[in-house]
Amino acid sequence: MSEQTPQSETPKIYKGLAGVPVDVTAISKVNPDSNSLLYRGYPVQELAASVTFEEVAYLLWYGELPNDEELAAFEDLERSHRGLDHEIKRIVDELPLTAHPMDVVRTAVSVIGASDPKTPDDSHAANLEKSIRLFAKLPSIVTYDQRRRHELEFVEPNNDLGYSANFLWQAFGETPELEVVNAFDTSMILYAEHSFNASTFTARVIASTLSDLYSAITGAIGALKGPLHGGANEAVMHAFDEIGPGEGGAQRAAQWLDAALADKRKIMGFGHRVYKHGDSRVPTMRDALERMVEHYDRPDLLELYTALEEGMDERKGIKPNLDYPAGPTYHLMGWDTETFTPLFVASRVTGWTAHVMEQLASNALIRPLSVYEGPEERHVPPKGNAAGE
Ligand SMILES: CC(=O)SCCNC(=O)CCNC(=O)[C@H](O)C(C)(C)COP(=O)(O)OP(=O)(O)OC[C@H]1O[C@@H](n2cnc3c(N)ncnc32)[C@H](O)[C@@H]1OP(=O)(O)O
Ligand SMILES: O=C([O-])CC(=O)C(=O)O
Repeated sequence: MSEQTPQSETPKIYKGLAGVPVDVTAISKVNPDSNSLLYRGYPVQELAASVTFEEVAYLLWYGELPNDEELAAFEDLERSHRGLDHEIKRIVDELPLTAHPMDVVRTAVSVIGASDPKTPDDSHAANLEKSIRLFAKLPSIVTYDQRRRHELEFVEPNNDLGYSANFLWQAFGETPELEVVNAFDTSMILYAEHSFNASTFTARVIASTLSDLYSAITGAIGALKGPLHGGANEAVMHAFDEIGPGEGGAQRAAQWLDAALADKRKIMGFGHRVYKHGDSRVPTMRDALERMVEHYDRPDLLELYTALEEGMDERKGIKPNLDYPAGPTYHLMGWDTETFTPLFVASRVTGWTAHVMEQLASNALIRPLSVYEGPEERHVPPKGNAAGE
């Protein structure tokens, strides 16, 4: 029956590991009852209101917020690693434009891992160095790919700008407006970490075999790509495109939703494995979306957004998750829809790497059991004669 339990017992299967605690963590706490999310003890809303994404990255890795001196040194380090080697650009250029940007990002991270002489060094210090390198390089990778799809030259990083302002600068080649930088930075902070979600768990499984950090992150990117996880921010925008922009969005959204639910479609950007009464991050991200709607003068988008949110609540009682407000916010800023999930990667690499290091600090190989339900033991029938003539 099972691999290691006696025949008489029928172990309960927790499909999808739903509701099963598998380890402890000190990195973040998701509390669906109080609808709160803490990074190293700090409410994420407070962090979004008062610190930068660089400070959040530091917090996730070192356990404390940096003082001024620590922050200045950390920012210098991040800026010193922003450039992209010729080799990475060359390999990305070899990839067809039909490749999804998530496949490009996954490949680029793998190339960085294959070229780093420190890849086999699993000491905490070496893993921290690798984490900072990936954090600093991902904006270059993501923007290099988005721009090559538009036949535009790479924009070199601007080391006078902070992480989020530089990210937007490298994407669009213009100094971004402060309001846009702030909304983008908020999204990076909110996406950074969320306990044992599917991609983080993937990273921890890989780390638990004593593989290397780059392999863990490459695997995590693969897990994030799926539309039930990070790929939902892209999928939200596809739904908005199906409904269509412009006036009368509320009515079109209601009709679209009825048809989609009648077809038993999952509505992307709604529902969550842990939060059942709403995602703690949505109000903060919705505020950022509203600021962008005003900034870009797109009230029609907010009308559609609100109609779909209310429609899902009325029809199914299901609330939006972070991907729902993040998708249209990135759209307003000018990001290509297929780049939305790579933006999630650029942020979540901080949480993933923090988890890889936490896993290694107290490692146990992750290897659950399964219950066998295939054919009973049987035997290969004898062939005509032993020599096989
Ligand atoms: C950053 C993130 O990764 S957040 C998650 C992003 N993913 C999405 O937005 C994809 C859409 N959402 C979903 O598919 C789900 O809500 C998940 C995968 C996120 C969570 O799923 P689970 O905890 O496994 O719940 P499950 O999928 O079993 O849903 C429970 C019920 O609610 C329904 N439901 C849940 N989410 C949705 C949805 N978005 N649209 C329609 N119905 C839904 C299911 O159909 C199911 O109904 P049933 O009991 O009648 O079969
Ligand atoms: O926690 C989850 O299952 C998914 C999620 O919201 C995240 O990874 O941010």
